[in-house]
Amino acid sequence: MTTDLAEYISQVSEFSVKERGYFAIALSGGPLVSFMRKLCEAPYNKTLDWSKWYIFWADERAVGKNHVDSNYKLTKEGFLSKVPILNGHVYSINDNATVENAAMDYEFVIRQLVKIRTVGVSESNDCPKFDLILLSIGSDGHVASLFPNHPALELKDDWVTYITDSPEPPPERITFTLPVINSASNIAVVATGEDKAKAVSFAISDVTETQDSPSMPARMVQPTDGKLVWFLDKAAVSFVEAKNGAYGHQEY
Ligand SMILES: O=C(O)[C@H](O)[C@@H](O)[C@H](O)[C@H](O)COP(=O)(O)O
Repeated sequence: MTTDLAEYISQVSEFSVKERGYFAIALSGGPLVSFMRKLCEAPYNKTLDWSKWYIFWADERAVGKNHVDSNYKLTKEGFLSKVPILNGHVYSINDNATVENAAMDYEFVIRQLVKIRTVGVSESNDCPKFDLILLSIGSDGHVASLFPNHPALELKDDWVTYITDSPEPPPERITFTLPVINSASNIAVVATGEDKAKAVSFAISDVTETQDSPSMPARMVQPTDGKLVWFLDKAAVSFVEAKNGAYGHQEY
């Protein structure tokens, strides 16, 4: 899967740089960064146009940048320190403000970058159109820091929001909203391991949600104009019925 993912990211990056002159990618936490490790190796480390990469986070935990829970720290150590991405192109979330202010600041920064088109813009709703948003899924079906049944799932106008009651620690987090996620040109959801199998199966199944089934964020990842790809390992796909076999890059 790491090779498939590296190949996919490299193709999206190449296409975006050719089309727009930039590659704006948003990352999230969890095991995701470790799956990107192939990008730090040959041939990708030499062939990718790193000077055109702009890094964002789809979510961040409200902890210092040196804290073990920090998505920035994870990305810095596992990826950014190993590739020649320009420091000025790394847009981390402020760890020195309240979550409310950090979310507001981040949205402001993204607005400026959309104005000058370093980040693209969606034609349908004026939302930022990231070239690629990489997500991983929690065993409860959360993506970024959007958790099942949380009011943050309802937000329509905000681009970046914050929560103070995450069911998983740490409680305070900053996150992209669904309109921003769904406006991306490309979204990849990565899931590995048996503990994700039920969530993956429900996320990609055709069942209609009922009042008994929680609103699952991973099911709400539905790009408006873009493309959605799932990267799953054998364990994560173990609950998926054969009829769902057409989804994304699945490895058996
Ligand atoms: O910062 C976060 O919490 C993430 O962005 C989140 O979406 C994470 O990627 C999933 O929770 C999967 O991570 P686990 O595999 O550790 O549950």
